[in-house]
This record gives sequence, C-alpha cells and structure tokens, in this order.
Amino acid sequence: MNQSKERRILNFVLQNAVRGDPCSVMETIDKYCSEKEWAMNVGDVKGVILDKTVEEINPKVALELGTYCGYSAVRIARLLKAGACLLTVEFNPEFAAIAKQMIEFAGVQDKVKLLEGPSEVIIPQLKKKYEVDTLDFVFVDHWKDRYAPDTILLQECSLLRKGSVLLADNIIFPGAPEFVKYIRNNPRFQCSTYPSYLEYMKVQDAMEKAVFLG
Ligand SMILES: O=C(NCCCCc1cc2cnccc2s1)c1cc(-c2ccc(F)cc2)cc(O)c1O
Ligand SMILES: [Mg+2]
Repeated sequence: MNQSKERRILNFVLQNAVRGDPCSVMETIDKYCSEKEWAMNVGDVKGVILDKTVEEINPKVALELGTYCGYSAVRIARLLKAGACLLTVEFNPEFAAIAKQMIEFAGVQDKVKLLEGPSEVIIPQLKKKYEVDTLDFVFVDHWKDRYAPDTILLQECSLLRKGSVLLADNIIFPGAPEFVKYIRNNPRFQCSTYPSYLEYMKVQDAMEKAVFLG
C-alpha cells in the first residue's frame, strides 16, 4: 500500500532534520512542502505572524484546533516557557499518529498534549477531563466551517477569559466567511486582520486575531 504524503513528510524530517531541534524540523518541513509536495502546514510566512502572536501573549495554556502533521504544534511549543502547555486537537487518526512522531522528534513532547477527536467533542471535555481552567491562546486551523461554532462553544464552556486571544488561519483562502462575519460583528471580540500568503504559494491569505473582551 503506497505511503501517504504525510508519511513522506515525516520520513523526510526523520532523515534530514536534527532530532531535538524544533527549528530544524520546521525548516525541513517547509523545504519539503515548498520543493516537493504542497501540504497545509501554516508554513514559514504565516508562521512568523503565529510566532509574534505567541511571543506577545506568552501563554501558559494554549489550544490548537487542527494538528495535521504537527508543524504548528512544534512552532508554538518551541516558544512556550517552562510550565506552559499546548493542547492540540486532531480528528484524523493517521494525521495524529504522524504528528505525535513529529512532536517527539522535535523534542517538544513535554509541552504538547495531542488529543484525538472532533472539536465539538473535545472542547466540552477540556475543563473536567483535561483540567483546563481558561485558555490564554487558541490557534484555529481546522475545518473552516467549524471556526464559528467552535468559537461559540469555547464561550459556552467558559474557556475564554478577558484577554484570551484567538488566531485563525485561512480567513481568505480557503476562507472562513461565517467566522469572519460572526467575529467582526461581535462586540465581545476586538479583531485585527493580518494579510499574508497561503503556505508555499503566491496566493493571498490572511490570519484574523480576535481578543475576547470578557
Ligand atoms: O482544511 C484545512 N485545514 C483543516 C484540515 C483539518 C481537518 C480537521 C477537522 C477537525 C475537527 N475537529 C478537531 C480537529 C480537526 S482537524 C486547510 C486547507 C488549506 C488548503 C486546501 C486546499 C487548497 F487548495 C488550498 C489551501 C490550507 C490550510 O492552511 C488549511 O488549514
Ligand atoms: Mg491552515
């Protein structure tokens, strides 16, 4: 049975990156996906916006919706301070298995908890099952039609506090129009848009930052 693109990406990292070096893992994934096979990692261009947002917030508890191969989990976790953690949620078991190995190879496994399942099931479990109080940062990068309902669900589950920051990928391409409409018209969020480019492509994309006002 021929291997998946995601397995090829992982193998390229295992053979070419430096174990325990998150930057090396990110660079190696970006090299493979820009030169050999495109993949939906947040990438090196939008990745800088993600980095700056994480550094500005310095979150103790971060959530990522949409792990994929673990690229952004490695990207976020490398910036987390001692005692901080990232919970990352992946729906697809194959992707989760790849991401687990990617995160371990990068050496950030002590800061990352990989949760498998649909967001609408996992989010309501975060307080009781995963001992989360509130979330300081949420990177939203899963099904684009889940961005808005899951933002509502995070509020219903009291997981956001005054100052919690959401950063949403792909609000131009593939696009998340319901989310943009919801969040920009919601007085409980202070929004800002970061124009950028689709990973590995000369295609316009953007990220939306939304600060919960409580
Ligand atoms: O679909 C995208 N990401 C979501 C896939 C994750 C599915 C999950 C659902 C789910 C539910 N619950 C919990 C966890 C999860 S993970 C995506 C797609 C493109 C793209 C695709 C084609 C194209 F031509 C140009 C860009 C670019 C991107 O940056 C993306 O992020
Ligand atoms: Mg994305």
